[in-house]
Amino acid sequence: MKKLDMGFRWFGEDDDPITLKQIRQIPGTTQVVASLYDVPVGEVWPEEKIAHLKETVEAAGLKLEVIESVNIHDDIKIGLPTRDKYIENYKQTIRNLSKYGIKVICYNFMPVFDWLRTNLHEPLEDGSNALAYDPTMVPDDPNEMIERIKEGSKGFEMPGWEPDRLAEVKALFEKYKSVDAKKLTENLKYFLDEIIPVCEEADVRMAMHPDDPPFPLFGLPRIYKNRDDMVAIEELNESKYNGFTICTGSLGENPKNDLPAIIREFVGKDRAPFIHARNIKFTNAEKTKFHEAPHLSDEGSLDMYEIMKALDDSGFDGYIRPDHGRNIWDEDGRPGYGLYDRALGITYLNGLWESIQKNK
Ligand SMILES: O=C(O)C(=O)C[C@H](O)[C@H](O)CO
Ligand SMILES: [Fe+2]
Repeated sequence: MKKLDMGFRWFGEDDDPITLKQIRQIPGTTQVVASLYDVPVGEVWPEEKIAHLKETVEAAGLKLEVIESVNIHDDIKIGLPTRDKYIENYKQTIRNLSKYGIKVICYNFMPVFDWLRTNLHEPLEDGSNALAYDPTMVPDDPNEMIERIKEGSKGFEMPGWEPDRLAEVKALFEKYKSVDAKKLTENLKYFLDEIIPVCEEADVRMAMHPDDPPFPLFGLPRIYKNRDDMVAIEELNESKYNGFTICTGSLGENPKNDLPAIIREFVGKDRAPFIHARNIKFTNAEKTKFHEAPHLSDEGSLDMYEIMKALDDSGFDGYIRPDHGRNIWDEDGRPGYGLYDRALGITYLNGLWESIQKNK
């Protein structure tokens, strides 16, 4: 039976209360999806730090082949002349990662903010709590958004909300004033055309993560929101090393996105080496409000069976991880990244996969 190469995102021995031993004990888990959080965005990742991370993960009996993320410096997204030095650094980071067996880099091209929620601890009726989004709760002032995430993060550094990135958010908004979706796409093309030859040589596939949520916020452009955006991005550089992370939660937050069809199209042509499988639940008739849900289809708005079936139908042989989970059983972990609900997610996804494999 073809098994999934199932990952679990981990924030490192200094910053994650979850241990590699716990991850190792989640049945059917083979990969740790990790990053370096002490290298400023834009700098080269030193080999010794990569080596230490790899050794630490492998000593726990797990593999490290996917990095999430090597964040993109805003100067690259904005298209400033300084982008060239950061792109050269990115190339060296790719080469260094390749030496330690990294096969996929998940990244995103969202301006200023990464994923965005209006509540990190939305109480659910089962007594757990989860990340939630309510468009009416998005403050006009982005600084208020940052304060809210900081307050809700319980001292954990939230991925994509690194303090060094957000320290100068006012100045960043100024710089992005001239960047519309067309310019951001041009800057993505410039970046891809520069790094893809290095990716091909190093055999490291780029896997762009969707915008989360998949629509513009604070007047900032977002360019990976749906299937048409994916076609446009694919056309920027035809190499298969210009690939996608298909995140079912992020894309699923737009009810118009047909996830099984997107999976069949892009996994089918080997352009999606990485999958984030998670479920969300819309909480209003207009489907503009949602919270993160258990992975189980019945508990959310997405059909996880159809998603996993589409992966199998498309010959998926890439990497997959459960994505945001709830905080359950009184766990008070990093919002969205608790141990228990993501472990339950892995077991469920592997269960779906096994039944699909054995009933072909
Ligand atoms: O928002 C999500 O679904 C994520 O998985 C966040 C990603 O880690 C991040 O955007 C990748 O760079
Ligand atoms: Fe995701």
